[in-house]
Amino acid sequence: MNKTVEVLPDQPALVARALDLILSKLETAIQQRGQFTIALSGGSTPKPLYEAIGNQKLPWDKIHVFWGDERYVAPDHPDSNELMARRAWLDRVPMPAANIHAVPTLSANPAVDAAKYEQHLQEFFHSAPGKFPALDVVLLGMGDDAHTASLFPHTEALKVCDRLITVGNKDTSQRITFTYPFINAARSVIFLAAGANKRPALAQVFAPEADDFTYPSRLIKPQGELVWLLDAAAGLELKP
Ligand SMILES: O=C(O)[C@H](O)[C@@H](O)[C@H](O)[C@H](O)COP(=O)(O)O
Repeated sequence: MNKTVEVLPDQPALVARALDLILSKLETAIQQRGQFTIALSGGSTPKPLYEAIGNQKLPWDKIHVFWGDERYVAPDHPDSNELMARRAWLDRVPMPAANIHAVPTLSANPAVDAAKYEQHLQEFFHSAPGKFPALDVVLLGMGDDAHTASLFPHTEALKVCDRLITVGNKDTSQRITFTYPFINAARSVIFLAAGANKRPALAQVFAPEADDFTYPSRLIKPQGELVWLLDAAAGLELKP
């Protein structure tokens, strides 16, 4: 694992750096493999990044978007990560509908929809069951409880290591989430974390010793590249 930590002066600088990184990886992926695959995160931090990507002129037909996690709500629900990304970016550019690989959330059974998403991913990547295909970029946020995607502290989702997709739980609300081994198969994982409220969790995630199930972002150790992009408020005390 190749880990880098960058502390940017503020959130706009963090977004600008994330955009640069993603555009560079997008160009390389398309040159080398003819397409770019990215999994998006939800939350508030990435929204301006999605807006910035939507302002670019890119080969949209060569870009495939997935979600690293999704709330178990309809795609038109205000909590939907898909809705946020569509409004900020995807509905503003001529990306083929087939390139937007939304998480199914309408079968009234999260386990059924998690299995559907897993099958869709395996078919898209032509990967055999049990194999973890590599996305070019998995974009992650981190909650102030050190969760990432919908991998929350001390939940069953943290124990799922033999599947790509599983059901996550935030208190009583259900989610669909990449498993941490699937995240770790990515070529690049980029964390965006901003705000002083993230400092205590970051201190634990970066500590030499701490419990992974208490601080799930510690489980993210990709075979490829791990980049942490922090604003100064979040990264003040971190010694990369
Ligand atoms: O569905 C979600 O809510 C996200 O995927 C979640 O993991 C998010 O990334 C963190 O909670 C950080 O959220 P903020 O960016 O709002 O701090």
